[in-house]
Amino acid sequence: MRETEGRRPVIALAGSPNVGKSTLFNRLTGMRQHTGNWIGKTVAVARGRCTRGGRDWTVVDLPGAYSLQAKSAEEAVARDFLCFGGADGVVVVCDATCLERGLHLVLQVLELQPRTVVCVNLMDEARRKGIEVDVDALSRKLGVPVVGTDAGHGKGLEALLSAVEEVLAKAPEAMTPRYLPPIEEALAQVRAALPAEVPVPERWLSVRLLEGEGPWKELEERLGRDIRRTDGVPEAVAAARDRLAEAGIEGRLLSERLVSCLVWQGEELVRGVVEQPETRPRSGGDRLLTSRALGVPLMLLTLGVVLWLTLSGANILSGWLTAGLFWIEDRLTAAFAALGAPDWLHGALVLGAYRTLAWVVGVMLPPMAIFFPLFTLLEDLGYLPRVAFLLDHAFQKARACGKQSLTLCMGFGCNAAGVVGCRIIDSPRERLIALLTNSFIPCNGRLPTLIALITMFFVGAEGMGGSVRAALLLTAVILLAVLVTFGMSRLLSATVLRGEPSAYTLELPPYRRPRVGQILIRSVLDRTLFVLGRAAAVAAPAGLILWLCANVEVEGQTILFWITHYLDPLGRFLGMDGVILAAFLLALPANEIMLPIVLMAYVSGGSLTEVGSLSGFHAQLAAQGWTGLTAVCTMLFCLFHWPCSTTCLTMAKETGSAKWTALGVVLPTAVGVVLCAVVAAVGRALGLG
Ligand SMILES: Nc1nc2c(ncn2[C@@H]2O[C@H](COP(=O)(O)OP(=O)(O)OP(=O)(O)O)[C@@H](O)[C@H]2O)c(=O)[nH]1
Ligand SMILES: [Mg+2]
Repeated sequence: MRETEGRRPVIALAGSPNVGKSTLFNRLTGMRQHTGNWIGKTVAVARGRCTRGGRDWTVVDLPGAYSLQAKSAEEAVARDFLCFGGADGVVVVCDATCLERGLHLVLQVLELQPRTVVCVNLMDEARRKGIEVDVDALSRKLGVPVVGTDAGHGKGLEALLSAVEEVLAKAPEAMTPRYLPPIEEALAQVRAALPAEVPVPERWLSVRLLEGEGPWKELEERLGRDIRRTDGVPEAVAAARDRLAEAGIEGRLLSERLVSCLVWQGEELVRGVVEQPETRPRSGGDRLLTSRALGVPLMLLTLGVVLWLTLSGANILSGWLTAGLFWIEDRLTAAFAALGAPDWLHGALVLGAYRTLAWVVGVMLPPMAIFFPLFTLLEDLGYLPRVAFLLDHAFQKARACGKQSLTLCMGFGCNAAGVVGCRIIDSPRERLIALLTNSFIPCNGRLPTLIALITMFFVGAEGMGGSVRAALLLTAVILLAVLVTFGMSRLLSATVLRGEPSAYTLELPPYRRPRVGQILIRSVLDRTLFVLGRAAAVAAPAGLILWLCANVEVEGQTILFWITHYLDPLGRFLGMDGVILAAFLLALPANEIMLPIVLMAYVSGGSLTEVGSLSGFHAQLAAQGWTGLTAVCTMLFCLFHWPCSTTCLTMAKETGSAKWTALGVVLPTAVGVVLCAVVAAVGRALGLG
């Protein structure tokens, strides 16, 4: 095997959706691909390096695919990689609780790649359901290694890797398949016409040859695109097809027979391999959870409880953190004074950079660190597709795709992730609608701002009553965001993105026991590290720049004065002020630094009192003329304004169009401007401002 020398072997992970491919991938590579209990999380090819037990392989995580006859965009990505990606070996991951479903793909992959290992994952779940899988019997039937694993808990991985090692050592020539002579002849003919450097697997070619026109067009296009040489290929294909016809082998008929044969084989294969209890009790829980009468109130209740837990937990955590961080600030100030450091240095480093950082960590981080794991728990349990099911009707009414509710849910974590997730929607029109409206959902970076404002301005009483009230308010705010998403989706499909909603199937995966410990540790750590990293990279420099703006004078006034001076009329028109608007602009790289910037701007401009706690901050804001109306408008604008820079870049990458990206920026901004202007005008008329 000269050509793979000096190159790491490439192992592809294929399999039906939601069987644990990404979980396995993360285990093998130590990476953090998105996992969760719903169908269609992985939408693109991800690569990682596996160095377990002295091996050095490139592992590729593929989107889920039921078969190689791709029906959706992600399935096509997986199929293309399996056919042309040049993998040295393939691991086909199956779900032990419904093995026969996965075997269809196994049989197809075996047609392409003899160096295949079958990984029967979710063995723990199968055992819990009383299902026994005899992996050795299956291995004997298939003629390739079959290994049982529990990727969720990292069990069986060593055996899996050894099996992969074993098949990699096999020479592929030893496994060349035999066909009917006419097919072999036709195959040779096409092979001869193809450029030698094109890696077209023999078996795939034979199967395709037996199929209709479509797949061939695809191959030709591919050849034209990748190496720009198609001369002779169409002729060879035509001649080969003629030869087959002469021999009485009709393409379409044979390929249908092939498929039904594969299905039959799948059923046949599990006989004697899988043993399951006679009757599997179906839970009636799903009928309740997805019924409109009970499902919707339950969904709202779940949302409310998650938000309540976030709020009350964050309160406590934030209290401890801010106390500690501002204690450190006092010590820093004392140290600067003791060293005789000039005022400007203390101002820039301590009051500028350090304080902004402390704010992000002390006030913004706790809600994220609580909301995110809770959300991930629900996701791992399998609740997200149930939400999608409940919201489906509303999205259909908005003439959008019901799968948009899944990307909407992703938006709660991060809008950029939600935008990428839109790839699960097949119709380009509906995908664009989902993509353009994703930033209406407050992400993890904006949720803490909303929480802080609600806590400061609308929840007087401390304790249980207060946090329940805050949770209700926050739930209402989020419902507003969802309603606006519906409204805007409808508007888009009535104007620039006109069309009928497409039909699709939404699969409800089984409930799975979430891996609580792991989720908590990983998502808290990942989140904390991510936010800390971002705070250091963005918040501290922003704080520093802000401090400079507030202290460097131009024409007798500080730069900050000029900026806010120019923005002030617009800010006031929108129910806010110049400082708040400037903060929204400066927080473009990361939404979580919006409030800290407001604080910095006010503090550096005037006298400073106690700001280490939310009540201190409230007093500070009130002293700057903030009223309840200001808070409402700021919250509205926080919900609806331009997406953060990461989301904008992601939109540009996903749409490949400056026009659509611009619309994705303008749309939420326009909504925010209109809502704020109206609320501010009404509020002022009512004498609330
Ligand atoms: N109990 C149990 N759960 C598992 C196991 N492997 C994965 N899971 C869970 O199954 C769900 C799906 O796992 P993923 O790794 O996201 O599945 P995937 O195959 O990559 O899914 P797609 O990318 O959507 O095709 C997640 O909630 C995992 O936590 C396992 O061996 N046992
Ligand atoms: Mg995946």
